[in-house]
Amino acid sequence: MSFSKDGAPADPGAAASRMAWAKVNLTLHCTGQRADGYHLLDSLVVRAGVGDRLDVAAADDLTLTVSGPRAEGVPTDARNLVLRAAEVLDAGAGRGAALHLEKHLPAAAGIGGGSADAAAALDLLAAHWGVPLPTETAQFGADVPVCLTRGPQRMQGVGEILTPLSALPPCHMVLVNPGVDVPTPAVFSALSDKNQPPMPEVIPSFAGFSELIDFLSAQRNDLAAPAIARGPVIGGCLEALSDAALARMSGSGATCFGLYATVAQAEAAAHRIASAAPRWWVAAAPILAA
Ligand SMILES: C[C@](O)(CO)[C@H](O)COP(=O)(O)OP(=O)(O)OC[C@H]1O[C@@H](n2ccc(N)nc2=O)[C@H](O)[C@@H]1O
Ligand SMILES: Nc1ncnc2c1ncn2[C@@H]1O[C@H](COP(=O)(O)OP(=O)(O)OP(=O)(O)O)[C@@H](O)[C@H]1O
Repeated sequence: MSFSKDGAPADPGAAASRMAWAKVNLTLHCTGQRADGYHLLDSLVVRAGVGDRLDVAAADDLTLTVSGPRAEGVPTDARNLVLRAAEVLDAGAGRGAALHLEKHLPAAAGIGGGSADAAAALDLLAAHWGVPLPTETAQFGADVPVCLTRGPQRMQGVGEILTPLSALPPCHMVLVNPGVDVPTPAVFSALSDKNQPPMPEVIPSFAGFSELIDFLSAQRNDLAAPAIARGPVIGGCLEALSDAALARMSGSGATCFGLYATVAQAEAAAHRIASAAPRWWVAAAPILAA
């Protein structure tokens, strides 16, 4: 019998859902490189209120179906990070589940679309099957540990060292993806200086939006230059976000974000950009608190 998180027996026939919120690197400092080639990072990571949705229902076999506006090109076989996570969690016990993934995030886009889905699958299936979450989740991908959290985090190591931060002041984001492919491995390998300064030792609490912007403006995304060299249209995304208090690329790209003080400003910017570039993916969303 499977048990829900609170220990009460879950109704095995009940469906359940998890949101796979976008992962956005407000900063991304590359401070070194391990012998295995993975890069050491120092990153302020938040989750944005736009994401995929993963549903599960009881079934004898483990299956995955995919729908939604960003389903095209997303695999439904063992290549999908959801099924990869499910197989590892099942550990050969042969448990079944009917999984349905509703894709809203562009994949391989610097906002953890696949990684957030894998994290959602681990959380959802651990509850559905009544098994513990793995203690070591970086095996699923460098972004999966942070995608298992919700509030702002300082992410270090190769992605496995996480320090929760105090809540950020209200802040609204516009995410823009121009549809160019900048593969994460290629962007990292194109990074010329891999030993750049970290963020300040102490990340302060921010009294308000302008203090947050002042701090973030003094930080960096070290992967922006190699990503823009590979996909110059990313520069166009940043230009389109030039009315934001801060505009920057997330992760290894190509998605860029703009930070706005109010919902109205963010929604107006999103509407303007989507009208000017109808083939780009554009979303306005709040930064999620813990
Ligand atoms: C750029 C970030 O998204 C920032 O959050 C992550 O560091 C990348 O996370 P991810 O896409 O889940 O990365 P993975 O799928 O684990 O690794 C893809 C490839 O990116 C490179 N990689 C990834 C993470 C890292 N800290 N250093 C790296 O050099 C490696 O070549 C790796 O083979
Ligand atoms: N659940 C999924 N959603 C989207 N793409 C997936 C998924 N599972 C596997 N893939 C495949 O893996 C690729 C995305 O893997 P990747 O780890 O780069 O995802 P990501 O976390 O969205 O990327 P990024 O780290 O740049 O945000 C896609 O090109 C797709 O073919």
